[in-house]
Amino acid sequence: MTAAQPAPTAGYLLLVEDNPGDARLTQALLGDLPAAGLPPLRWVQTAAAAVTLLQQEPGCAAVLLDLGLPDSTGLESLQAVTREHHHLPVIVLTGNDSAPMGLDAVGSGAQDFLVKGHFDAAALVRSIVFATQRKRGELALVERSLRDDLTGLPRRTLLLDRLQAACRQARRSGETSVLLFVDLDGFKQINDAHGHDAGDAVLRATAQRLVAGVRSSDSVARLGGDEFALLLPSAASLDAAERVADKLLASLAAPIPYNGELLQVGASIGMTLVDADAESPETLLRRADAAMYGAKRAGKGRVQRC
Ligand SMILES: Nc1nc2c(ncn2[C@@H]2O[C@H](COP(=O)(O)OP(=O)(O)OP(=O)(O)O)[C@@H](O)[C@H]2O)c(=O)[nH]1
Repeated sequence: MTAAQPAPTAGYLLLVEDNPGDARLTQALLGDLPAAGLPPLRWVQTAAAAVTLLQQEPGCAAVLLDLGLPDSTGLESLQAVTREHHHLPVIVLTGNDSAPMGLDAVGSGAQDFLVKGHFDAAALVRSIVFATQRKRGELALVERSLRDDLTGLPRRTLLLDRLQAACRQARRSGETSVLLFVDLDGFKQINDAHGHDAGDAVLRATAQRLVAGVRSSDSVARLGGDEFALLLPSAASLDAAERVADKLLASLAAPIPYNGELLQVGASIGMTLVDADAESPETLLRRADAAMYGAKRAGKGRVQRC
């Protein structure tokens, strides 16, 4: 291993292995290559102990997982460990030299598959390094697919996830959030009069203004076209959120410089409360959307509650 390779160095490696002899062997192999600079190894013997350790100590860099554990076997062990920790690279270690099983494990989320007794220290370190890189690549792809190319904002799917979390929080602790649905007024006219690139510039400026107008803990998403949504977690009331929405309307109405011209749009905003009675995220979005249409019908450039 050379220093140029992107080995994980922080946190710890987790070995989940019920057989003490196999565990000692893996520890010895990693101990043979201190120059690889890998983080220290932690060892547990059951899937349940692995899940507990991962919850209590979040710094895990990669998991070395034996599939035949006392409390779970086969792919169940893999699912038990990755269910709440899909960001972790996992290398399956097994005594069963079966290609279909290896393919199943990799198809179910493991990054590599090593047969016990058939690898040396260098191969193990190499597997950890490559599994880590593969996982980083996977996560980067997922992250990119959840973001809108034009504005860089999260897309609808990510917003729905965050709305779901806000609903759970409201049910658990009674803490409310507010969902805002923003639709630009007069946007089609920008495309028609100045071209699609000008429209794109307006959408990018809108995204920047929305992000600048709320706290970093709030979420801003592009739902599509000229529609955006904001989730203000822990917003105490619709009154408080309306003050935020009014400021957003003012900032969105300010002219946008583009190729020596000034472009201007407005916006209509619908709001709805996310409280303990909130139904599904989709229903909340529909309600905020309906409130936004109410604002359009009432003359545009305003905020309406649902
Ligand atoms: N430039 C650009 N235009 C887009 C994009 N996505 C959707 N559009 C256009 O956005 C426009 C949205 O239409 P409308 O919502 O009716 O536009 P509007 O003039 O704001 O209408 P009101 O909401 O009634 O004020 C359509 O002309 C779409 O073609 C995009 O990514 N870039």
